Amino acid sequence: MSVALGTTRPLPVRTTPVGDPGDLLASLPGTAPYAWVRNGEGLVGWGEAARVSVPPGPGRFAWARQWLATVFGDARVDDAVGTPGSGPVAFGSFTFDEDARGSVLVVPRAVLARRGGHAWLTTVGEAPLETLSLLRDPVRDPLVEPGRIRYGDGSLSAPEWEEVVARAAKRIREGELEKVVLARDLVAVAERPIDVRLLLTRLARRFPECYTFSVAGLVGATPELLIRRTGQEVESLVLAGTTARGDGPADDLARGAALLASAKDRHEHECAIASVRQTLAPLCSSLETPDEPELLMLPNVQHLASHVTGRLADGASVLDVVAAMHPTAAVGGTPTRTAIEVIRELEGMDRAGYAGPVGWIDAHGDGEWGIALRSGLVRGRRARLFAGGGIMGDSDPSAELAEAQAKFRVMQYALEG
Ligand SMILES: C=C(O[C@H]1C=CC=C(C(=O)O)[C@@H]1O)C(=O)O
Repeated sequence: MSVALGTTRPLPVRTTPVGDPGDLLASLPGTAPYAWVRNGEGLVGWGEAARVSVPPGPGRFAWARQWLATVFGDARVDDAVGTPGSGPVAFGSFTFDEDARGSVLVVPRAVLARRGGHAWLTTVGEAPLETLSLLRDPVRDPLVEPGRIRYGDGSLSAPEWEEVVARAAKRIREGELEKVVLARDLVAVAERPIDVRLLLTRLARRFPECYTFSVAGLVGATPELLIRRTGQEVESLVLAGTTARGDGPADDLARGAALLASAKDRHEHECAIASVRQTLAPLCSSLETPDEPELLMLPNVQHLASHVTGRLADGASVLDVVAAMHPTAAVGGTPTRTAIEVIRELEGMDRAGYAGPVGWIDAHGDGEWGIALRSGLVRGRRARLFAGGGIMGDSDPSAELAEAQAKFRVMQYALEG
C-alpha cells in the first residue's frame, strides 16, 4: 500500500474552475494515465497521491470503502466547484472474480475534468500548481505508435473455446443453470511499448458513445454503465444480446429487428435485467426498468439495451451500489453463484479486471462505474485482450465465436488504428 495522503498531516486538495481544456485525453502527460471519458466529457488524471491494492475476498468492497474513508477524511479540501467529480477523486478497477488479486484504487495527483460546459482542475498535495507538469507538450512528449502487432491465442484457441461453449450450452439444457457468460483472451505483442494515451485517443474518437477508460493498465471503451450515482439518483445501462453491424442501413435495420425478435437474445437480456433489478431494488425507494429493451448501435455491434433509473433510499455510496450489483448476469450468469463456478471451471483463465467494475468515486460517494468490457490489460509491449458473450442452452458455438471476434475488434482498432 502506498498512501501519501494524511499519513502524517492532512494534505491539501484544491479544485479550481478552468477554461475549456479542449480534448481531455490530449492533455494527458505521462504514459500511465487515468481516464473516464464519454462524448468529450469526464475525468482524466495523472500522478499518484495515494494508491492501494485491494485484498481479494468477499469483503473487498467494504475494505475499499474503509480505505477511501480514511484517505478522503484526512484531506484538507478547498473545492471551489462543488459538483460530482470535484474535490478528491479515486479511480478504481476491481477484478471480475472476488478471489483474484489485481483490484486497485488510485487517487491521482491531478485530475482535469469537464461536464455540462464546466471544467475544473483538482490537485492533491503540497506542490504548487506550476510545479506539476500539468499538460502534455505534444512536441516533447509525442504519442508513440506501437508498430506492428502480432496476435496469439490466450488461454484457449478458437476451436477449444467453441468446445467450451458447447459444453456450457449442454449444461444449461440439462438444467444446471440458466445462463453463463464465457470469455476468451488474445495476447497482442507490439514492436514498441504501448502508449496507453494513443489507445485512449483512438477509442474515444471511434466509440464516442462508450466510456473510454484507463486504470492501472486496464484500458478499453465499454458501452455498459454499471452504475452512476449523482446524489440520491442512480442510473444503469444494462446490455445483453448482440448482433453484428449490417452491410449498410437496410441490413442494419433488418439485423436490429431480428435481434429484438430473437427469443434467445431476449431471454439473455431478461436475465441481465432481472439481476440488476434484484440487487438495486433493496437499495432504492423507487426503481424504473423499461418493459422492452431498445437497440444500441455501436460501430462494431448492436446490443439490446435497457436504461434503468432509481432513487436511493439511504446514503449508499456508488461503491456500495457497485458491491451489491457485481457481477450482473451481463457478465456472470444466472444463477450468479453457479455461473461463477462454471466460469472458473470452463474458461481456464484469470479475467483480471475484464468484466469487473471500473470507474471513479468522489469524497461524497458520487461516481460512475462501468463494466470493463471491450478492454485489454496493457503491460509494456504486451496487451491481453478480452471478449465474450452470454451463452444460453441454444447457443451456437461458431456464432458465439464470431460475436467475440467482433467485440475484440474494439481493442484491435485501438492498437492498430
Ligand atoms: C461479455 C461481453 O458483453 C456483454 C455485454 C453486452 C452484450 C453481451 C452479449 O450479448 O453476450 C454480453 O452480455 C463482452 O463484451 O465481452
